[in-house]
This record gives sequence, C-alpha cells and structure tokens, in this order.
Amino acid sequence: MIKFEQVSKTYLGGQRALSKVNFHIEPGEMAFLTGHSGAGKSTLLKLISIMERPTVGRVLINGHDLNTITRRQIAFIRRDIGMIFQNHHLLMDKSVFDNVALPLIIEGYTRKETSRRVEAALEMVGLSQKAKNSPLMLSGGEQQRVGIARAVVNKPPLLLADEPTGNLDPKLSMEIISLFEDFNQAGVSVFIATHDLGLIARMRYRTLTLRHGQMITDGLNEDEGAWQ
Ligand SMILES: Nc1ncnc2c1ncn2[C@@H]1O[C@H](COP(=O)(O)OP(=O)(O)OP(=O)(O)O)[C@@H](O)[C@H]1O
Repeated sequence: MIKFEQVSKTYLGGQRALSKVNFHIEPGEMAFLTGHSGAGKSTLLKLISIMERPTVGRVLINGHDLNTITRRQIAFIRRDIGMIFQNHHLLMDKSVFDNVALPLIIEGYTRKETSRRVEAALEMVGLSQKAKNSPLMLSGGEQQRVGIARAVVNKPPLLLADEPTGNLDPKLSMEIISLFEDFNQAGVSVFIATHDLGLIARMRYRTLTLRHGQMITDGLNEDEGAWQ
C-alpha cells in the first residue's frame, strides 16, 4: 500500500527533513507514526499525498512509483487517499452536509448519489442529526468527525491522518481512534501521525518512530520513551 525505499527529503534552503527512510505498510494495516516536533512526520505524510517530492529514493503507493507518474495520474492516486488534518480545514460558511459532499461534487457525482454517500458517511461518524448545522455550531470532536466523514465519503482504500486528535481531550481522542479502527476493520489502511504517546501506549498497533528524520523504531509499541 505504502512503500518507502531509501527516501530522503531536503527542503529548498538545505533543511534535511527525512534521511534514508525505509518502511512498508501492507493493505489493510493500521499503524502510527510518531516522533518529536520537527522529526519529519508531516513531511513523510506530504510525500505520500504527493504534496512534496523526495529528494532521493522511491515512494510507492498501491504499486505506483511516485517518481515516474504523470501529472494526470496524481489526481487518480490522490483519490485513493483520504486525508484528515488536526485543524479540520472545514468551510465554516457551509453546512456539515456541504462540507462532506465537497469531494463528491468535485468528482462530478450526481446529486442523488452524493446525498446517499454523504448520509452514509455522516451516519458512520454519528453526525446524521447535524447535517444542516454549520461546523461553527459543533464541538471540536464533532468538527473532527466531519473532517473524517469528508475523508471517507468517496471510500478511499487509505486514510492518512496528521495529528487528528491534537486539540482533543483523552476521551474524545479515543473516540476518534475507535472510528479509525472501525474503518480499518472494514478493510481500509490507516496511517496516523501523532506526537501523543499516551494515546499510542493505550493500544498495541505498529508504531514507526522518527528522530531527526531517521526511522529509529518500527514495531509494536513497547518503549514509549524511545524518541525522548
Ligand atoms: N516547507 C518547508 N521548508 C523548509 N523546511 C521545512 C518545511 N517543512 C518542514 N521543514 C523542516 O523539516 C523538518 C521536519 O518538519 P516536519 O513538519 O515534517 O516535522 P513534524 O515531525 O511534522 O513536526 P511537528 O510535530 O512539529 O508538526 C523540520 O526541521 C522543519 O523545520
């Protein structure tokens, strides 16, 4: 599903963010990515979502080598990735329904199919009753669930989340993670970047740890002090 081979990333200006990173996430896996602030987590996710390119090495998504794909293929590969951000990136002047519908409208789905899928996505995240509300009327946890509904509405096989629980208390964070577990149990691959070691420690998932751009551990989370 996601494969990194000897991937390094140096930004213009010389800041090295990733150094010779190797890992492979299989279809249907759920894994966490952690590390200190500035360790390279966001950069790694940006390479997967093709918002940045590696300086050296290969990134493969669903068998596609991102170094050799055409501009036209980028849109197809991105369609298979649902992205979830800490700050939701919701449109506050649109309703919850319209926010979740956005990816489908961009892809040209019919109004009927859009309604069907948006209702199903809102049902999955427990927000059917709030479809007509503005996101401004929702709590932080509910806003995050709108972001998740929008990410899954076109049923991508891969969900990528960057600090999805960043602003939430431990109870709400666990609720968000259990939503990800539901999608994972339905066959979706899930890759979550977080610096919240407490959250990771409460579960036993594969955890990849970056330190100063290098992948220092990859396995079941046993040692929560690894990167401190
Ligand atoms: N667009 C950019 N241009 C130059 N340097 C960058 C850019 N984006 C990130 N960096 C640098 O690359 C390194 C890795 O940053 P990155 O944002 O990937 O880390 P992170 O682990 O996600 O950090 P945080 O947890 O604080 O979000 C840092 O030194 C950062 O300053």
